[in-house]
Amino acid sequence: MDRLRCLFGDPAAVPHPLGVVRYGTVATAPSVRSGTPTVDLHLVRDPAQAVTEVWTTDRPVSVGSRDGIAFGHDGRYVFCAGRVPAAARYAPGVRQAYRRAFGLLVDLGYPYVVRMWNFVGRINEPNADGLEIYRDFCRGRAEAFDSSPLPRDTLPAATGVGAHTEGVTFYLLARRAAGHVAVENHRQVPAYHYPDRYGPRPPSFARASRLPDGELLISGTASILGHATVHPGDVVAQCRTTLANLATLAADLSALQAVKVYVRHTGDLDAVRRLCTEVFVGDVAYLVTDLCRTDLLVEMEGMSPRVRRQVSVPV
Ligand SMILES: C=C(O[C@@H]1C=C(C(=O)O)C=C[C@H]1O)C(=O)O
Repeated sequence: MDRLRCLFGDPAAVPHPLGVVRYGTVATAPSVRSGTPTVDLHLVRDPAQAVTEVWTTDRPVSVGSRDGIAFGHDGRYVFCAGRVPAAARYAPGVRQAYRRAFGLLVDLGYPYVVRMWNFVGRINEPNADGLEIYRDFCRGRAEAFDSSPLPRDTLPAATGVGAHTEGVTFYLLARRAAGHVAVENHRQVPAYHYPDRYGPRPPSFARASRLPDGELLISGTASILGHATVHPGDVVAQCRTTLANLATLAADLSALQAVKVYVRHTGDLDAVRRLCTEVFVGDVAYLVTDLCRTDLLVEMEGMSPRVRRQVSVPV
């Protein structure tokens, strides 16, 4: 079995972890720890809610670090994690860090990026020029893709949310072989076509990546229809729209794995949990953090397993 898997739990129980992300009450720079690329993200207010995410394909992993980027690779997939320190303006640092990561992917021979996560401190606050830090981040990321050394221009699925520490921390998954497909959602304008009222450069991501093995890696998804936020101020309605958006991508929401739900306000956690429990069956991580638009209250992501082809048997 060498499919990409994600689980929430103890990395020591996984024979060959590719990368480990600890969502807790502290942040650390990415590094190789106990033989595994590891990063700590500060996205949890209550230590009881801490979650450790482990990526693996069950194949032996080689690890290393270069230019502040920690990586693990197993012949099919690479996991990389990097960090951009706190700055007055983020575009230059993000552009440079992404370019370094892309250069590393080329050198290691894993040029097909399928999924990226970005955690942006002070995401809704202005930078030194008054530009919202998320928009500043998007500019740097778009510039990195403009001059990307990667072989084709399909954008990865992604997440871009806040964190309780300054600076930007990111991690990604990339493949050695071609064959994944970027998927869009007909209910939503592709993010890379958002109009410029949302910032000088649109967000560079696809709504999902379909892996050649059949799994679907779904981007952070929120209460957006077309390009507009719907139901500002109403977390329950935002949850329902978000679930409907997810349902257009994944055939069966109850089968989603590695579900993460990002909630802006601690006070909304109970209501969000109640709705999510009706839908999701597997483990769900609830993280409290700001989101990429000030009017978004909740966001969800997950991985849809391979759907077995239906075979109809004549009776
Ligand atoms: C919620 C949205 O965007 C968020 C921001 C992303 C990014 O900038 O990488 C990716 C997915 C979401 O976390 C959206 O635009 O629909």
